[in-house]
Amino acid sequence: MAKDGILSAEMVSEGMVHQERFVNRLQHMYRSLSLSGHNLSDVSVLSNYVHLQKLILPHNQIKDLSCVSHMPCLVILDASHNEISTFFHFEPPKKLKEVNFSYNLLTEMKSLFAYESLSKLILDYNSISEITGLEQCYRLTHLSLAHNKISRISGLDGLPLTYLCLRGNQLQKIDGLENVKSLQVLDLSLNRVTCLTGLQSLQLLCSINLEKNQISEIDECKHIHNLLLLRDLNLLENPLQEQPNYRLAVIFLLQHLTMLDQEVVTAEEKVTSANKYDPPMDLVAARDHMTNLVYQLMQPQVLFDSTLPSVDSPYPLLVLTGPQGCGKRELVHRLCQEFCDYFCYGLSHATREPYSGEENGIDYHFINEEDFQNMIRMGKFIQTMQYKGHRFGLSRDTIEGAAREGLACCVHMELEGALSLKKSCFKPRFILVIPSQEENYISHLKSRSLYTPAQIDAAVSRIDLYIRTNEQHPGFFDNVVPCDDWEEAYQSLRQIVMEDLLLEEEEGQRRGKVSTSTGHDSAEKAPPQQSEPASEPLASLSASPLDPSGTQFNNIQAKIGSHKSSAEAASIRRREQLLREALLGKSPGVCRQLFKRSDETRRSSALSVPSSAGALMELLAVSIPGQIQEALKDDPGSSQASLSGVDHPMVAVSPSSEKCPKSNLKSILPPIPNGRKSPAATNPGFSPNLSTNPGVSEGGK
Ligand SMILES: Nc1ncnc2c1ncn2[C@@H]1O[C@H](COP(=O)(O)OP(=O)(O)OP(=O)(O)O)[C@@H](O)[C@H]1O
Repeated sequence: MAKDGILSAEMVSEGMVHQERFVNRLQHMYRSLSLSGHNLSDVSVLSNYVHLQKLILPHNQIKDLSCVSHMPCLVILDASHNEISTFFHFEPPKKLKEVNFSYNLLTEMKSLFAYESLSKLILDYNSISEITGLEQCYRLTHLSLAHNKISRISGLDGLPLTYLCLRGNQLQKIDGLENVKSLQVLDLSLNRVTCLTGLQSLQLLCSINLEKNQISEIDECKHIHNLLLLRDLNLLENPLQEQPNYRLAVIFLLQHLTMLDQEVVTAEEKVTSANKYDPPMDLVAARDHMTNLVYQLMQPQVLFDSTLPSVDSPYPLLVLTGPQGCGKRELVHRLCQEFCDYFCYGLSHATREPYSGEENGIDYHFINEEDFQNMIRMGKFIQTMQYKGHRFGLSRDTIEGAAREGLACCVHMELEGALSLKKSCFKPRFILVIPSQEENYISHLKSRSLYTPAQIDAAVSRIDLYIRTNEQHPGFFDNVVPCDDWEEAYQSLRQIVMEDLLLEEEEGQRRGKVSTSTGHDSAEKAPPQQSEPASEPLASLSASPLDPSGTQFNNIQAKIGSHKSSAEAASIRRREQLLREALLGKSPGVCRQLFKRSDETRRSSALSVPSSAGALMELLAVSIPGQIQEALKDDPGSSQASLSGVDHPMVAVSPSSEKCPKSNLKSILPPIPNGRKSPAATNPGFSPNLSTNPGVSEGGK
């Protein structure tokens, strides 16, 4: 210990360390003096040690370091934990690289322009209130000013700093760092920072410590979202930690993090956060399907018309899908109007406000969020989707309504909705309606004056999603219809539907009959070309309004005769039995009977119970001629034959799979029930001028 705090030559020689190094055969003398905790206050004797390169003097009481002026070779100076109050009060050693003046009495920084080699400066635990004097320190990469009185970051522009510590100061915002582009590690812990603006341009940042600040919004992380090298973030003891799902939300926003709040970010957390905040479409659809299915199952079982007795022939649904505002809604409306004997518009429920001109019950069932949620919980929906903050859903009742009318349901929806529907027991036909000219589509969306620029961007960006889906999942869409010209789009759609319904073929057959009678041999004509060779002609399986006589049904029955599956046979037997009972006045027992299906049927089609009942109820609702009743009474076993032999609308009404023989051929659409039961009412709310184009090319609703 020094007497009176004065450093003596003897002590110097005791603390001196000589190191010899050989570099490139040249001998280097490296001189280091370490006198830590010696109670020194006067170190002026060091003026004689001009060759010192490293001077370590912490934990003393030194006030004056002017002796350093005589050490031109000094590289490292540690004078921490002393009583120095004057900043760099010595002649600058040319090679001085590292200086530690932490735990001193410094109150202000002065210009260090002459310290051109300075690369590391530690000034922690002083009373400095402003960062100044570093402008010329072109080699300064490490700066620490922890626990000072700095309330604003300044004076760092253009410095090559890679490490900056301003822990324990009085910072409220992060500015003045925009031009410290090489920064990699930033410690701003123990300040009063509330927002993260000011960091977004620091592309090399890989670690930020913001522990114990005042950041309260998770969204603040968006300001550092684009820092691709950021791996380590500490937000411990900030108010935002109280927010629900804080950790997952931050991990989602900053997907490159490997450490958050001093804990490793696991792969599971990354996947969970992505699934939570940006779930893949398929997951959205699966969740949606699962939710609706579970809620449906929780309800008392209801008898449905739309689900057919055999899984082979699901209820026919036609789904037009494509990006918002591409004209698909108008296409569906027009299609349902023109083919009103086949299709019924499937009205979705929506929680958004109606646009001007839209009507409840015509464009959507407009309901509020609470009612929508209640409907979900009551198992009303077969499919729901959230789109831009609003909810849309297709209810079972909508489909049932169409099925009861004997019509196929035609709906429009976004891709996620289509995915969800694909998972249901329905096997809809999907037609992609897609703009191929982006500019056209954008100007159409603009012309509707309904969407913000951001919404337009979002809608346009989804074109790619549809195109990708079509490319990556061949067969996902049964048809693709470009909609740049709405009229053309409609004609294409119409053609597809006509082909599906084989209306053209029937027209052709009629023409054929005419030509036969005029001497031409129609039998020599080539059979109609199907787009899908494996397709079973739809119209051959369903009676058409063009063939109201029911003769077609007889043909169908003939086809069925040779190809009945066990489920179909059971279904027919059950129907016969129930019909007989109904005719004998035992109809109240019908519903109960339906649940007493043979094991055989239950095994082969779990979905068939409700639908067969619904179809039967339809059958029973239709008046039955006395001769059939008689036939049934007389010979129950022959009832099927009797039914099939009678030319009556009752038969044609049955939307059952019996019309579809078990076949390995794929129908384009499942059989459409036999046409509208009640006279087609013109939709009062939608009477488009068929020659006008409400779609993309004309841009107006
Ligand atoms: N049940 C549903 N499931 C999924 N998507 C749906 C459903 N019903 C409607 N949509 C789709 O949600 C999107 C938003 O519907 P909205 O009615 O707000 O659109 P829009 O601006 O009127 O455009 P569009 O003319 O395409 O309907 C549309 O693409 C629409 O087809």
